Amino acid sequence: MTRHYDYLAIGAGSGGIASANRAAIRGAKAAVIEAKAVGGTCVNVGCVPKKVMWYGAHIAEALKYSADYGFDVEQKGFDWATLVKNREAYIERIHGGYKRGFAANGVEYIEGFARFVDARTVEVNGEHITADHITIAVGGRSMIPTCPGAEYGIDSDGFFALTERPNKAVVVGAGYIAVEIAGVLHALGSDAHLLVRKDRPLRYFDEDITNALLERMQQDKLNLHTNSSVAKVEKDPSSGLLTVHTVSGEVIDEVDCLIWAIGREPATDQINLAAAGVEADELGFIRTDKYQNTNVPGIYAVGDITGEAQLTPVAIKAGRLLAERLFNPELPDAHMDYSQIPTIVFSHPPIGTVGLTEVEAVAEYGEAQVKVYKSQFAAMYNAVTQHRALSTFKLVCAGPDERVVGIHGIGEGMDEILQGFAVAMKMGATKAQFDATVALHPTSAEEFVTLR
Ligand SMILES: Cc1cc2nc3c(=O)[nH]c(=O)nc-3n(C[C@H](O)[C@H](O)[C@H](O)COP(=O)(O)OP(=O)(O)OC[C@H]3O[C@@H](n4cnc5c(N)ncnc54)[C@H](O)[C@@H]3O)c2cc1C
Ligand SMILES: NC(=O)c1ccc[n+]([C@@H]2O[C@H](COP(=O)([O-])OP(=O)(O)OC[C@H]3O[C@@H](n4cnc5c(N)ncnc54)[C@H](O)[C@@H]3O)[C@@H](O)[C@H]2O)c1
Repeated sequence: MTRHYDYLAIGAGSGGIASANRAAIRGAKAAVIEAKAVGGTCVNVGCVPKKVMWYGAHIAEALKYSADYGFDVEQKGFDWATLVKNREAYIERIHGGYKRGFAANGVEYIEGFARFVDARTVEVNGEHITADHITIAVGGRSMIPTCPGAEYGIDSDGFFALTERPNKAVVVGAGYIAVEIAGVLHALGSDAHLLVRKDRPLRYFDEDITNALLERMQQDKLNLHTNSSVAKVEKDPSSGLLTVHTVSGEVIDEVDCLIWAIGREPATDQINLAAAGVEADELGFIRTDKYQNTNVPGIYAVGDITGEAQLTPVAIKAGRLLAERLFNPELPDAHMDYSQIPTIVFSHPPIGTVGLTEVEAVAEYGEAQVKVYKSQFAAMYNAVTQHRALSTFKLVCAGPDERVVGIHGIGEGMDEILQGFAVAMKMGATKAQFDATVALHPTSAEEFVTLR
């Protein structure tokens, strides 16, 4: 017997879950297939455990400030294992929530690894399952370099599996994951080293923001190694400790944790795309049109696998809009708008950004049409402490009406500040409209409506 569905998602991560739930809510007979854990990368080895660790780091920082606020606190220790245990219990509760959601919406959850048999059929655990519409939402996995000794390192999944705090950790990479993990390890007391190949991490972010991040890393004594490519890694057979050698001859020894965070690759290689006739690009990403259609009618792709902005809300929105288009007759043109996607890097302090950097705005509009407003200030939270640190907020405006085309910030609370300002930008707000908004005082957010 073959099971048949109106809608089938391969992968129960952010995109697959959101699309299957919405399809079922719109009346489709829907199912989602998952090979590992419900919730995918974000819930199990991404956003969620990362943010819990970041909150842990936040508490460590608050303890650092506590004496200046008059507290006489004796910190007797920090138990990594307790944090991990509570984090994993929380994730378990999220799993339960997803499964209850499936039951409530009528989505069937199928455990197993799916492979295409043809354009309408997948095989799972030896069973053939057919569907009118199939969405590929299989996400990605970490890349590991090919240098000698690379196998002694772990990836971000391995970081979340650590049961105790590393003493000396080397994190290699310059993107979100490297910056976030290095920051957490440093704040939680590891001797953390961040190795980037060029002059700075997050090179595609606005330079004023990365300059501020560099200053803060220096102030907080996080060991940043710039222009450092790893040449080889050696392991001491008796102690198990690693020695990391860079191309320029630098040697970092006594390392008990090496983490590769050099990017993620699509997980399309084992799902037998050829049987369905679905084309992937040379890197394995499945490029779609704006409606998430692949080259095969009835087969779609959403989320990280498409190579678009690899963020959970992007996968969710694309998945939901696809389901609306397919099963809601009132929204036949529903599709994702991939412009002006806001994003946060959970560094210390967090970075928030949406729209164009100053350099991108100048390239798009010409220098004469671009006006930049920025400020640097000590947020009140740490201004009264001995760890006085600066926040940087910046607006990039374009055209005679100074439409806000880029919002960038690094500072306490930036992770919560950006969302509302991203709405204003999406609505086409101008600098004058920002200025016409009454400030909230005393906050950091008020900087964005008082910049001169
Ligand atoms: C360390 C880390 C931190 C992150 N932090 C953030 C953050 O703070 N904010 C943010 O917005 N984004 C963050 N991301 C990115 C975010 O996790 C992804 O963009 C998001 O999970 C993508 O969703 P997806 O549905 O495309 O894929 P995934 O969530 O990766 O889900 C794909 C699922 O498909 C399953 N699968 C694969 N192949 C098969 C198969 N053949 N059969 C059945 N199942 C299969 C996988 O097991 C997986 O569960 C982070 C990522 C990482 C790695
Ligand atoms: N806060 C968030 O929203 C968040 C957090 C984590 C991840 N993510 C998403 O996950 C995606 C993947 O994150 P990521 O940090 O793995 O990838 P990334 O693509 O952001 O960064 C990878 C970095 O590694 C560098 N690199 C590549 N090869 C290298 C090598 N051999 N040696 C040293 N450095 C090398 C690259 O120059 C790049 O800067 C991101 O693009 C992001 O969309 C989002």
